[in-house]
Amino acid sequence: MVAITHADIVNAPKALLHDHLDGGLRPATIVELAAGIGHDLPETDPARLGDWFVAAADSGSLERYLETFAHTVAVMQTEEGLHRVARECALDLAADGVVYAEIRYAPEQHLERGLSLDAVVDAVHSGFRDGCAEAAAQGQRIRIGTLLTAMRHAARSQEIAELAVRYRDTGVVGFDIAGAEAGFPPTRHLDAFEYLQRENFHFTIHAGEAFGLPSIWQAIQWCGADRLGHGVRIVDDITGSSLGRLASYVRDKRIPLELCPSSNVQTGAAPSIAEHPIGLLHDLRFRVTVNTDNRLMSGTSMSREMALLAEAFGWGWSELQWFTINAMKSAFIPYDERLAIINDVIKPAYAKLLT
Ligand SMILES: O=c1[nH]cnc2c1ncn2[C@H]1C[C@H](O)[C@@H](CO)O1
Ligand SMILES: [Zn+2]
Repeated sequence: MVAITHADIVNAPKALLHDHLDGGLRPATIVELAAGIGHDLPETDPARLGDWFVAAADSGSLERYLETFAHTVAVMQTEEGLHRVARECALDLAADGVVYAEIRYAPEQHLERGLSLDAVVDAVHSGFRDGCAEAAAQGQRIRIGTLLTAMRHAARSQEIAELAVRYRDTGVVGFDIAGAEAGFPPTRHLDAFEYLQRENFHFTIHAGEAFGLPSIWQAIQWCGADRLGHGVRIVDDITGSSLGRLASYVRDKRIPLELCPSSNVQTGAAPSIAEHPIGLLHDLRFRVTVNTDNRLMSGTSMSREMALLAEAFGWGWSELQWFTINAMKSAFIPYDERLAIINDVIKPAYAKLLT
């Protein structure tokens, strides 16, 4: 088999379900926006700042990894800053061959300079609209939906869930909780999840990243999560090829795992890409998807994650297509729209690559 290259992967359509808006800024944009508002950065040369983020996030701990977001969130406190970051996010993903993306961020973290929650969401949506239109004009079509995240250590999840539902027809496709996992179980936000279920809305929960099975169990069985953000620690319930009850449930119900290989290596959730549980979870036919989490902090892209996995596990186009279709099947947009992207965009492109 001819090894597939990074450039080939860029040209193949990809779907991305787990990517944080405040974890994907261009370093040059951070430098410019920070200068405009007088925010001090650890480095002011864009290349060195990019390296600083990767090194600082490479800490072996989710808590220390999360500290780096202070510098990205700081420059996303105005409509201009949010619009620019969202527009560039759309352009960067489209240039990387991503055809469908769900991008998440926590509106409550963008109120420091007086914006309202609605103004934050409006600015982000307008940035995505402009970025997607520019990409389409260059022949790179991408569809983007947003997920509104509530921070799990805070107490605004009900308010953010209501915000998400209010914007469900204008760009928000789901809800999420994120932040430090240990000590902040999903059930703290049960009211918000029960509200979302009554509204027939969709949500994913960061679970099974820095904390293990109890977090995954709560996310699914108490809170009713449609998908698991990471969920990688489900392997703690697998011995060889024998599945415990929770792992069986996750596989039987086809609950999507939003796996983020490079991020997991940085936070210590996996020892290396080659030893990442995605190999086992793929072999056992869990509903596995591949994601970037934070492109800036991991110095990565969707194509790079796919290329790292292809190299480490000897995977080719058939596995890459499987991950891509898994992601599209698990997306929060309506079924007919998912099917159209699978049948009209993904399958024809991979059919050519597979011949
Ligand atoms: O992988 C993650 N786990 C938990 N929280 C995360 C992760 N990546 C980013 N976050 C946090 C930091 C961001 O400020 C927030 C909203 O995107 O979500
Ligand atoms: Zn995440």
